[in-house]
Amino acid sequence: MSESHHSQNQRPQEGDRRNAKGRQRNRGSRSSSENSAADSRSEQGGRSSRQSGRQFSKNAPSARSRRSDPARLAAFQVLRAVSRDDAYANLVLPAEIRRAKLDKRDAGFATELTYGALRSEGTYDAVLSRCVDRELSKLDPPILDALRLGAHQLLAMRVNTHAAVNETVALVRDQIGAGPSGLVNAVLRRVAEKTRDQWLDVIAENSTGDDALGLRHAHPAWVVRALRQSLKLRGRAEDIEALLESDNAAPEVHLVGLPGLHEDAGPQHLNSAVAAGATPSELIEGAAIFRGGDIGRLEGVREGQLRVQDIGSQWIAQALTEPAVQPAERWLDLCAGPGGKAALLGAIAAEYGVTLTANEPAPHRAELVTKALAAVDPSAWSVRTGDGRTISSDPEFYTPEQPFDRILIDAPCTGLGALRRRPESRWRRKPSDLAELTVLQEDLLDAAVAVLAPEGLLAYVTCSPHAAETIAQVEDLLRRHPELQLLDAHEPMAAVALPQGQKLLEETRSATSANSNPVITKTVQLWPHIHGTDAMFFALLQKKPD
Ligand SMILES: C[S@@+](CC[C@H](N)C(=O)[O-])C[C@H]1O[C@@H](n2cnc3c(N)ncnc32)[C@H](O)[C@@H]1O
Repeated sequence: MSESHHSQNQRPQEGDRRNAKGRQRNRGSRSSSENSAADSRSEQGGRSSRQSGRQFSKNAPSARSRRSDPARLAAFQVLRAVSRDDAYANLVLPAEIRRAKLDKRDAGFATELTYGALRSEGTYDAVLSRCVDRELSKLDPPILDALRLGAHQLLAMRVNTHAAVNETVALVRDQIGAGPSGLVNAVLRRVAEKTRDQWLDVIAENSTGDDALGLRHAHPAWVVRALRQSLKLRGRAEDIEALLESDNAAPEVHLVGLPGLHEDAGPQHLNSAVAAGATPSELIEGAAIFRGGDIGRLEGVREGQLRVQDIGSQWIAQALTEPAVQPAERWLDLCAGPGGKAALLGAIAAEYGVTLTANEPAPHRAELVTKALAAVDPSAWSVRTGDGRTISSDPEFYTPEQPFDRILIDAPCTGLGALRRRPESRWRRKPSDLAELTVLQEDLLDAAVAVLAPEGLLAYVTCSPHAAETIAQVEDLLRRHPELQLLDAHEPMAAVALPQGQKLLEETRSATSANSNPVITKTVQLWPHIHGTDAMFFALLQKKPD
């Protein structure tokens, strides 16, 4: 899945034209700093336009100012990039915040507005469709995006109704034009007639089961069904609402201090981060949770010794080094971009004096892998830019005399386990994506088995708990390759875990103990609502001796 084409610099022409107009219309806008000052006044007890709506008359949109509030404008730009260019909000938003020079408070407001509006898109569309006199698909996309932003302010943020409506109308006048502002004003006033709970009752009125849960918790029904099935297979069907809720919570920032670097820089920077307010992970060593905002100000982030990485990913990467690493081992990370796990594995490889090959087909992502590994001793790693399915026929990286001893397949997948971090992805993914992805996963598994040494270890990992990408994939693999045996992945995970990590692992393992399927009992499934990590799946296999 490529991310680079979503960058700010490469937006299509339509956006550039509209942005250019937007800039023209923006002349005379209140500056960010003026706006921020107004908002900080309000946070300190005063009433700013963001909350009170006092600057604009209630019923006369035509008489209102055309000025956009910079934080709302940043959120609007991100929603436009997402719906127009298929952009990723988590990549575009920081650039918009920088461009608009938002202060910390405004950045927080823009982030909550953007993530909330995107996450709940399906739910808000169901509400809006009851307030608009035509099908939503007949609205101009920028108008629909503005309505979603207004709906989120009205139904989920503590923004005063007048401010939510009037500021959204001002944004529409500024960015789209005077014409649609009347429609937006009328629709948002209808939205404001009910609370969120009242609207949830209305939209879920004729729905039952997973459809109703999906509307209430802002997930497409097919995703709810898939998550429920995965939970059920793991003896946790009753957890479904807790899981959906945790998908909607703001994600925490997890840090990793790369081990084995010169002067122990990674762990030392992690200690400084803890001194600066980060909380050490209770699950594994070497990880911390940071809730303090801008990680750029932490020591070691710029130099790459301290990084952001989900604790679930770190945990699995550490577990790959169990059982004990032997001298001269060769490791392969077959799907390495953008390099999160490769960096950690490379750092550990350097500590043990073994080597890592990191493979990634997308050239820009392969560059990110190289960058991610830059802090690590270069004699410990190499990067191959190529399709993982062809590695066995690339003599530069593989010969039958020198197979790989440990292989990680962190497979391209639906990402249904990382919905917290990618607010738009649940609405973008389609059940039909599975067909293509599962075939690719199967091919990558076969390619890895071909280059795996006898007694070598193969880790199959996804950031999705979907049964078709996880359990079914491993069952099929074992049928195709009798030379593989399934190991209990809980053991290496427990070996690198702290007591709390071991306890949670044991709880999730024992929930499956009644199941007779070893692929269920021996594989690990992490969950956001239990472990606080992405819902990573981890299967560990070993090739039998020749
Ligand atoms: C889930 S991501 C890997 C994340 C990475 N391990 C990390 O921790 O940063 C899956 C990666 O597989 C790559 N990919 C897609 N098709 C592939 C193929 N045919 N061979 C190898 N990798 C592939 C994608 O480009 C993507 O970078």
